[in-house]
Amino acid sequence: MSNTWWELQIFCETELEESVFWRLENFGCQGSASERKGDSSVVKAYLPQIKVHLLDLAALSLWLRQDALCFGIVEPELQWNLIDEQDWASSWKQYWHPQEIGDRFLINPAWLPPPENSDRLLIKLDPGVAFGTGNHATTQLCLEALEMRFSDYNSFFQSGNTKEDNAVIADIGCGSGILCVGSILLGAKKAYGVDTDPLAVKATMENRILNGIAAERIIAGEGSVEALVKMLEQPVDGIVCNILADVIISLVPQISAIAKPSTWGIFSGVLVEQSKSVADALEKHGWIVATLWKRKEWCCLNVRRS
Ligand SMILES: C[S@@+](CC[C@H](N)C(=O)[O-])C[C@H]1O[C@@H](n2cnc3c(N)ncnc32)[C@H](O)[C@@H]1O
Repeated sequence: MSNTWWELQIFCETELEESVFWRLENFGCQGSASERKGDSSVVKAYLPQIKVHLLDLAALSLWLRQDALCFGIVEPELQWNLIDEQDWASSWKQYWHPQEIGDRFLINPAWLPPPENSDRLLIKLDPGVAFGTGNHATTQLCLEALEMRFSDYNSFFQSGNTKEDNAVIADIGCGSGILCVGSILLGAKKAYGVDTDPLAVKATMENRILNGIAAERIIAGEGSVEALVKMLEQPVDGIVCNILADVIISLVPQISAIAKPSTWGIFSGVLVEQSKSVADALEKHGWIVATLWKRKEWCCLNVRRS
C-alpha cells in the first residue's frame, strides 16, 4: 500500500517566504520548494499524513498568519491536500531550478543537464527527502562562508602545496550533503558529515557518488557530534553547522572538543534575534566571533579559535 502525504501550498508575498520556510521546517515538512511570480510566491512542502492531524494544520495556518502580521505583510493563504508517495517524490522537483550561489557555486538538480559554458563549481544534487537544495538562505550563507574560508587559504599559500589541500572539514547536520560536496569542490581533503536523520546520511552518500567524489573523501554517519568524535582521527580544520540556534547552543561544548587552536567554524540556521545567545555560548567555549553575515531574518556566525 502506498504511503499518503500532505501537500501544503502557501500563497504569500515573497518577503514572507523565508519565515514560511522556517515555520515549515519546524513543523517537520520535507522537500519544500518555492515558485515566484512577481511579488508573490507559492511555497510547497510535504509531510507524511500520519505525522500531523488536521488540527495541526489549522495551527500552522494561524502561525503563518501571525508571522505576516508581525512583519506587516498581507496574510498568506495555506491550502492542503493529500497525495500518494509516488506523486510526492516528483511533484516538488518541477519547481527547483539550477541556481548560482556566491561567486563560485552552481547548484544543479540531478535530473537536469548542467548549464553550458559555466565556469562555476557544479554541485549536482538530489536531496531526496533531506534538507539542503541550496534554496534556503541558511545554506547559501554557509556556502558563501566556505568560499571565503578557502579563498583565504588560496591567497595565503600562493604556490606549491597549499594548506587547503589538507583541510579536513566536519559538517554537523549534513542534510543532503551539499556543504560536504561544496567543501571538497573548494579543495578540502576530506569532509565528515553527520546527521540525526538516517535519510540525510543516505542522501549525502548518494550525492557524493553523483558528484564523482571518492568514497574516502566524504564520510557520512548517523548521529551528532558524539558520532563525529568516533569517526575522527584528530581535530578538524573547519566546522560547518547549519542547524537551529537552540541545537547549536546545546552542541557547542562537544563541538569545541573537536577543534584545535587554528580551527575555524561556520554556524548558520540562526535567526538574527538569536545571534547574541549563540555568540555568547561560542565565546564561553573559547571561540572568537569574527563576522556575522545576515540574509533576511537569518544570520551566520564566522568564528575562529584564536
Ligand atoms: C537546516 S538542515 C541543514 C542541511 C545542510 N547542511 C544545509 O546546510 O542545507 C539541518 C540538518 O540538521 C539535522 N539535525 C538536527 N539536529 C541535529 C543534531 N543534534 N545533530 C546532527 N544533526 C542534526 C537535521 O536532520 C537536518 O538534516
